[in-house]
Amino acid sequence: MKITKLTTYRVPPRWMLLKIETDEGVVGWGEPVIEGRARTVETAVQEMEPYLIGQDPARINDLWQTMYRAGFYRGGAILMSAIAGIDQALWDIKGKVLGKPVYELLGGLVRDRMKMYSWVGGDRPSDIIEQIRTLQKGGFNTFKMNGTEELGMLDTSAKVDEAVRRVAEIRDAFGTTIEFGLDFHGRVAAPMAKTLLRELEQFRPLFVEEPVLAEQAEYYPRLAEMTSIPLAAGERMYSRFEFKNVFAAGGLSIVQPDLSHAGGITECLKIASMAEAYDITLAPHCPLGPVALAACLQVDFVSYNAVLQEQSMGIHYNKGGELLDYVINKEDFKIIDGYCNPLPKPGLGVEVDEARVIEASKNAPDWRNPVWRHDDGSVAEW
Ligand SMILES: O=C(O)[C@H](O)[C@@H](O)[C@@H](O)[C@H](O)CO
Ligand SMILES: [Mg+2]
Repeated sequence: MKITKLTTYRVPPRWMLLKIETDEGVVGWGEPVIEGRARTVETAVQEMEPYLIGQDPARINDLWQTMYRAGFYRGGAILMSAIAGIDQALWDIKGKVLGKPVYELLGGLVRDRMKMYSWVGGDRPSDIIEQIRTLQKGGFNTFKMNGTEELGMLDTSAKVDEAVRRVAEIRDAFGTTIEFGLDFHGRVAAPMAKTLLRELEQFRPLFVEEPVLAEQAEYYPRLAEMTSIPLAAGERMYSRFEFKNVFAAGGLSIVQPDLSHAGGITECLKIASMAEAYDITLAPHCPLGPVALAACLQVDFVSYNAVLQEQSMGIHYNKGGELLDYVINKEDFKIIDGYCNPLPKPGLGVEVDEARVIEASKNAPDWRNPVWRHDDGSVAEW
């Protein structure tokens, strides 16, 4: 079998799907994308084509190593997202050729169902109580929200109180009948992280995500020393070579590689098993589309340390397109009592509605995240 064609489709709300065709008619789908940089990743995918056209799609490991090493420069959000989507599509082809879901090719199920969580609250966390109540009816009992609005590198007690009050209200309303993670989203700089973690400790959030920016990872062990709140990070780290330093330095209890940013299934499997050696749990990042989620679930169902899976249904980013819009086998993505079952179909387990994708790609928006500014006019971390 030989790879004959790669086609990318940028689609609402902010995703990109990749179709890889072969000379025997088997097609694989991937989701190579960096939110807000879809066109850049699209070009990176096109620049990878010479390594792929005419090659045997079964040789995923060699194709992965070639894409990673042959261009001399390596790593980073754009190149690793391009490789990620291509890798997903190659695993999709392999599973379809062998008639098995990818998890069967990786040693079979390590669990019967996977715990999912849902975002609440939006960019500037609001209406959280109501949104939790609504999602509880849909079976969710685990949530994530932004921990703060814009926050200066050094900010006021009033801002800290605002963040704490929001969490206190959640615990007042729901007690321990629900769990929730707080995403600091890179908005909290090191000078504020300790204060916020100390003040939030009493409410026992399930985790605090990106307690400081990934480029400040050396703070993770120091912050972990002063809090019992599990610290999580990983969506802005792109290969096992980045994660290895964080594992060795310590401080993280949860790693969150993104299956569409960190080299795909081939790379994230390696990250997951490295994490397990350090007793670190896995909670793949996935505010993206259905192919990305399907790839996450394939890794979740073979990784012992996988504990939570993000999914984007209802997320505040999904304006103009929703996760299941592009899926034919919607029923396989049903979340039952907050869990997802293994995807039964061969490959990644998602039947892409190609006609819908092609139609939607005709007017794909160039999504960008907002550029926030502090009161003094300086740019704020979003
Ligand atoms: O945890 C999450 O889902 C992420 O922090 C998410 O909010 C961002 O990755 C966003 O998608 C960037 O455009
Ligand atoms: Mg996050």
